[in-house]
Formats: sequence, C-alpha cells, structure tokens
Amino acid sequence: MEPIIRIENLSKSFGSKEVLRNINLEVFPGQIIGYIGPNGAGKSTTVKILCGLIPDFDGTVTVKGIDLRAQPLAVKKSIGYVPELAELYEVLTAWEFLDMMAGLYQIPSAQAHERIRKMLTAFGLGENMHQRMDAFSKGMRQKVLLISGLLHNPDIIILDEPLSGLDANSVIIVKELISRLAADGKTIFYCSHMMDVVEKVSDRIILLNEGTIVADGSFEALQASMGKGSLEHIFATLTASSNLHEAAGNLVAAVGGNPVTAPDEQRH
Ligand SMILES: Nc1ncnc2c1ncn2[C@@H]1O[C@H](COP(=O)(O)OP(=O)(O)OP(=O)(O)O)[C@@H](O)[C@H]1O
Repeated sequence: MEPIIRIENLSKSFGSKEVLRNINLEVFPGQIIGYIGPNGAGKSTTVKILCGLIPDFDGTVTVKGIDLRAQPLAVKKSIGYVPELAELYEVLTAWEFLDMMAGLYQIPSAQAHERIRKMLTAFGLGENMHQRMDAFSKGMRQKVLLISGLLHNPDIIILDEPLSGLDANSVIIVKELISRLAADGKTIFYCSHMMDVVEKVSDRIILLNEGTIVADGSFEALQASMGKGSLEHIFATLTASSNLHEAAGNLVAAVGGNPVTAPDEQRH
C-alpha cells in the first residue's frame, strides 16, 4: 500500500531555534496516529506544515503523491484541520460560519446545508445553530470547529487537542467518530496530551521529543519494548529530563506550601 502522507528529512527552525530535526514518516490510509510529545516538542509545527500553513521548511512532504511545496492547494483539499485554538467569526451564527466555510470549500449549497444540519444536530447544537457564537461556551465552539474541519469530507483529518473543552458525552461521540472515520478509510492525525485517550483511540503512537521522533508503534509494541505500564508512564520515561515528583514539589514550595515528597521516598 502507498503511504497517504510521506515526510522525508523534515526540519524546521524559527530563527536560531531548531524545532523539527530530520523527521521521516510514512502514514497509511485508515491509520489513527496519536501524535504526542511534551509542550514545545514540535507537534503543532509538524501539523501546520502538513496543512500548508507554514510554507518554508526543509525536506519533502508528499500527500497522496502530491508534493506539498509544488501544489499546496491540491494538498489542502485532502486535509481537514481542526486547530486547538482558532479564531471563529463570533458575530456569525454557527450556521452562517459553517455555510461560509462550505462556500470556501466549494461544496454545493444543498449538500452543504444537509451536512451542516446533520452534524450540528448530532453534536446537540440543533437548537443553537442560528445563535451567534459569541454566546457559545468553549465546548460548543470546539464542536463547530470540528464540524468545519470535516465539512469537505477530507481523506486526512488532523485534530489538535480535539477534546479540549468537551463534556463527557461529547468526548464519547468524538472518540466514536474518530474510529468510524478510520474504518471508512480516513486517516486521522491526532495531537493530544490526554494519554489515556490516545492509548485507547490510536492504532499507532508517535512520540516526538525536542523535534525528534523517539518512539513509533502501536501501544502494545511500545509496551513490549518499554515494559508494561500506561502510555503516561512510557511518555514520562522517554521524555522526562528531571524527576517529575521533584518538579511538583518545587512548584508547591514556590507557592508557599510544603514540598511534595515522591511516593518512593514516602515508603522509606
Ligand atoms: N511562529 C513561531 N515563531 C517562533 N517560534 C515558534 C513559532 N511557532 C512555534 N515556535 C516554537 O517552536 C517550538 C515548538 O512549538 P509547537 O507549537 O510545535 O510545539 P507543540 O509540541 O505543539 O507544543 P504544545 O504541546 O505546547 O502545543 C516551541 O519552542 C515554540 O516556541
């Protein structure tokens, strides 16, 4: 099978700061990639490059055989991007915003309206579709963003912390949605800090640390090489540069409390 995304020798610097260092990656149709890493590891930079939002980078990115640098518009048609933080046009209603997005994607209006209505209703926003989004909660806005990323039925869906702000029922809907989209052959690239969700949802986990891929495989494969334990534990083992309990203790001390004692120390 041909990879749907091929990343070769991808590097990116902002000024003198090297953010991505020689990333090589092949992603196949239908995969659910959990893309994880500490704050500042370079996850968002990678997905912004993939979406054509950061045009200057070193290396080659090919999507469905199309070179991103040569044909960015053709690549953008295949990708739905749901950023964690985005400017919504809050004076618009959810319906007006999604209708505008559908227009940008050139989706015929009857088809767009049916999709918008169905998706808003599925997310429990049926009653709110004609309300201005400045009256929406964070979770409601996140749902509208998710819908806008799926409107043009893209083959690749890139989600940056899609569950942020969602209530428990909506989290269940999105997790189910991710599995069903992948079963339909869509490729999901999912950036998150929620290790328990990544562990359950992804069939391949890629761990980025300081701009370099330090682990790549199924959760079971990572466990086989790192020893049994949660993804949170594997993450901490591969990325923690200092003792996390000590760091928490220092923070407590800094705000005037007693330093936290690590569980190991408490036992002795
Ligand atoms: N436009 C920019 N200009 C300068 N530096 C940037 C820019 N965008 C990102 N960076 C830097 O690149 C590094 C990687 O940022 P990035 O947002 O890709 O990390 P991340 O892994 O997504 O982090 P987080 O988990 O905090 O979202 C950070 O040090 C960040 O400060």
